This record gives sequence, C-alpha cells and structure tokens, in this order.
Amino acid sequence: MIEPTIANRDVTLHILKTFGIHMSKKLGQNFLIDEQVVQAIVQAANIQTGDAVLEIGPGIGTLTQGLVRSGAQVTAVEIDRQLVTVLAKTLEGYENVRVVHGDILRVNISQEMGTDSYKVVANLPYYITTPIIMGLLEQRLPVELLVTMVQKEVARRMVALPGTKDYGALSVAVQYYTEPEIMFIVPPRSFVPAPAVESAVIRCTVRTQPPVTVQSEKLFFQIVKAAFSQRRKTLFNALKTTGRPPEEIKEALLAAGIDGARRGETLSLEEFAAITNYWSK
Ligand SMILES: C[S@@+](CC[C@H](N)C(=O)[O-])C[C@H]1O[C@@H](n2cnc3c(N)ncnc32)[C@H](O)[C@@H]1O
Repeated sequence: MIEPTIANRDVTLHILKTFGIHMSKKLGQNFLIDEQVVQAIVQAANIQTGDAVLEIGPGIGTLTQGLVRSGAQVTAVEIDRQLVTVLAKTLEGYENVRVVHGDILRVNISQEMGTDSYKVVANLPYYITTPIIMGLLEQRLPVELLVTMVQKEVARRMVALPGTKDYGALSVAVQYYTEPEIMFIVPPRSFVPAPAVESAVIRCTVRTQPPVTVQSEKLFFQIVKAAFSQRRKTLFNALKTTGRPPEEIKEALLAAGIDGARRGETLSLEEFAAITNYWSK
C-alpha cells in the first residue's frame, strides 16, 4: 500500500473533513502542510533506522509519518482524543509507532519511552512551549537531542547572548543544559491554519556536562530568576528579591568582580555561576 503524504494542504483538509475535526486554537493546533519542512526536520534530527523518538503533539500524524518512514521508533503523545482516533487511521500499517493519549506535562515520559537514550522531535503547541522544553531539561531525562518547531521569537530567546534584548532566564537555562542552534525559519503558509507569527526549527544538543560548574543548581536558577525578574533594576537591587541581606549581595558581587550597577541581563553563565558558588561556600 502506498499511503498518501499527509504534509500537503489537500490531503490535510481531506483528513480533517473526513473525521469532522475542528481544529482547536486553545490546543495550539496548526498542522504542517509542507513536506519539505517535514523532511528538513527529520534531517535536522539526523534520524537513523531504529532511533527512539518521542514526538509531542502528533496532530493528524504529519511529522510522525516522516519520522516512521525514516525508520525511527516513535512514541507520540497527543492530548486530543479525537486526534488519537484519526492517528489510528492515518498511521495504520506502520509498526514502528505507538500513540499515547495524554498531556505531555503529565505523562510519565521515562515509563512511556522505556529506553535510556532518545531524541525529542516535535512541532510544539506554542501555548506551552517553555514548560515543555524546561520540563524535559529539568527532569534530566536521557534525551540526546531536541529538534522542535517553536515561534521564531522563542527560538531567538533560546539562543540569545548576554546583553541582547532577547536574553533571559530561558536563554540561560537552555544554554546551561544544551547547545542550541536555529536550523531554519518556517513561514506561516506552511501550516493550516496559518499562525500569526513566523516559526523556527531549533536543534538543542543536550550537553553531557554543563558549561559552568555550580555547587547548587537550585541556587543558580534562583539567582538567574531574580536577576531577570526586574529588568529595569540594577543587579544589586534585583538580587534583593532572593531575600539575602544587602551585605551578602555586595560581598558576592565584589568577590565575583561584578559591578552591582549592571543590569541582570548582561550577566554571562560564568558570572551567574560565580555568584552561586560564592553563596554556596
Ligand atoms: C502545532 S500542532 C502540531 C501537529 C503535528 N505534529 C504537525 O506538525 O502538523 C501541536 C499538537 O500538540 C497537541 N497538544 C497540545 N497540547 C498538548 C499537550 N499538553 N500534550 C500533548 N499534546 C498536546 C495538539 O493537539 C496538536 O496536535
């Protein structure tokens, strides 16, 4: 049987009509209709036969089809029950895919994957991009690579460097756990319905070791959060939100050679680490 390629406007509209699907804006349902983009994502993830892949939000199976055709062993987690019914049909006949009905923020990913190394490949629902990416990274799951479609703005924030307007707590966290790179930009016309914003595919290669050594990751991220919590304030004032006395803040900044009059968003990972390690002594 030669099954039709789903990443095509007519095929997608036909599937939606056949199953009576009304796409939910609330669930971030914008389906890919561009096979070139699907192929480029599969290539960016360097999928080899037998690779274990977690796909988040398979929708009607557009990207899933590209992944299974390339020989990946796919576990696809979809929250929308009506789409799970569609997937049973559109992915019928493929043995290397398993669809799980559930919320990616709630399912036990380790249990579902049952393997000690896998890739995450997804066209993410944009309303929960950050919680999904942060959840995967903070849980220290054995993910080697994340290749995800996100809003272009979010991709820019993930790769942003200190002192730029896009640099924030997300940049620090993503760069602490991974080496992120923007692979390509995807225009709204590659989706149905077309989103209001441009998208980007970002590849995050998970690091075996973070780029800086910190005594306490919890404290490191508390400091990062405090530094970015009040962008208009000086670093010295922003760090007061950690609840530390001003004297301790002054001491740490002095020891780390950081001017407290700077803005938090100019600090590098090394500088955040230096404050963390001073306070961890
Ligand atoms: C942007 S669409 C991508 C669909 C498909 N992968 C594609 O590329 O055309 C996002 C998908 O994520 C699903 N979704 C939304 N929230 C989810 C959640 N919390 N857990 C799992 N899937 C979710 C939506 O129902 C939708 O199918």
